[in-house]
Amino acid sequence: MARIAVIGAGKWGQALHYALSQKQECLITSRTKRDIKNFVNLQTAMECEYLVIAIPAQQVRQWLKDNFKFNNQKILVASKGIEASSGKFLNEIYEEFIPRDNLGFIAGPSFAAEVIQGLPCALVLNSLNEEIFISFEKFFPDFIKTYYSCDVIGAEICGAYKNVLAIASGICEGLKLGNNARASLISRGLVEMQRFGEHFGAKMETFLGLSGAGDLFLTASSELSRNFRVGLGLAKNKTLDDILIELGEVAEGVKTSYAINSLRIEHNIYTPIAAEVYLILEGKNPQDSLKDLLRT
Ligand SMILES: NC(=O)c1ccc[n+]([C@@H]2O[C@H](COP(=O)([O-])OP(=O)(O)OC[C@H]3O[C@@H](n4cnc5c(N)ncnc54)[C@H](O)[C@@H]3O)[C@@H](O)[C@H]2O)c1
Ligand SMILES: O=P(O)(O)OC[C@H](O)CO
Repeated sequence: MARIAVIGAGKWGQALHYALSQKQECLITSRTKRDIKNFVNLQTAMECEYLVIAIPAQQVRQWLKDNFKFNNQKILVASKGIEASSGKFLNEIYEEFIPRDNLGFIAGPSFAAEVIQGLPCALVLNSLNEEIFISFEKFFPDFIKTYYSCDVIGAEICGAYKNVLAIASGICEGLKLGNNARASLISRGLVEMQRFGEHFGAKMETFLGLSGAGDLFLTASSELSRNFRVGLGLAKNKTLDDILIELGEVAEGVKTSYAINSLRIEHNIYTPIAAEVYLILEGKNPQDSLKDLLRT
């Protein structure tokens, strides 16, 4: 009987399933049946002792309410985002259903398209309980190096915030503002997400490591990123609806922009780049945002 299962068979779920199948049998399940080796129904997957959950952040709460039965499983959360309707971080939502000692969160630069080819990659497994890291690290294949961190909130904020900054970077690229502008945007973005994280108790060193700078540099500088591609589309004045239909996959930065906008207002945090991304998603002309960012 397999001990580990991936829940969610989108791009990331499938890539993690590929990686976690290298050393042992790994099951996978999703809402719709897929033609993947070891695909099982949800009930069978849920019987595994170790679960990796890779469903979009905005669907997590409802999915847990409708499907999850706690049976002392150890869980790694693979999603990156903040719930827009409540401004809650994913660890807060999961902790409403599962004891925090059973939970871990994956962070770090990791395009599914490269993981599924077995290309080398480094990830951080974050948990308040180091035993979670120790339990899961042995499942990962040789091409993935895993690190441990107890900074769950820092990892959560890095993974979510960098998606919003990747949208900004895609806009910068789409407007053909040049390499200098993009480097400035990414480095100011890193400072901004660190300031945001500090407010919520994140450790500063997290922002300079794989989860922060690592994932931000990756996502904000490549068309492999869905969030970056959303930015490219916005710069071309495409409507958000058209961009998301064309994308056909989740771009977490869109909803997370709304969550960060509510949190920055509620907590009075200075987040100029995320604020402009939110305004552009609400219809502001990107050129006007650029002028405002250069002035403030
Ligand atoms: N793709 C990547 O490179 C990558 C890397 C790291 C983290 N992530 C994160 O992983 C999460 C999933 O991303 P993805 O790339 O797999 O997205 P995707 O768009 O490829 O797939 C999303 C999956 O979630 C499932 N899903 C959607 N709504 C659901 C619901 N209500 N209940 C259950 N399942 C539902 C879909 O069926 C699909 O299988 C996101 O938070 C993303 O930020 C993605
Ligand atoms: O394609 P994106 O923009 O969702 O980014 C994927 C991963 O989060 C990169 O680490």
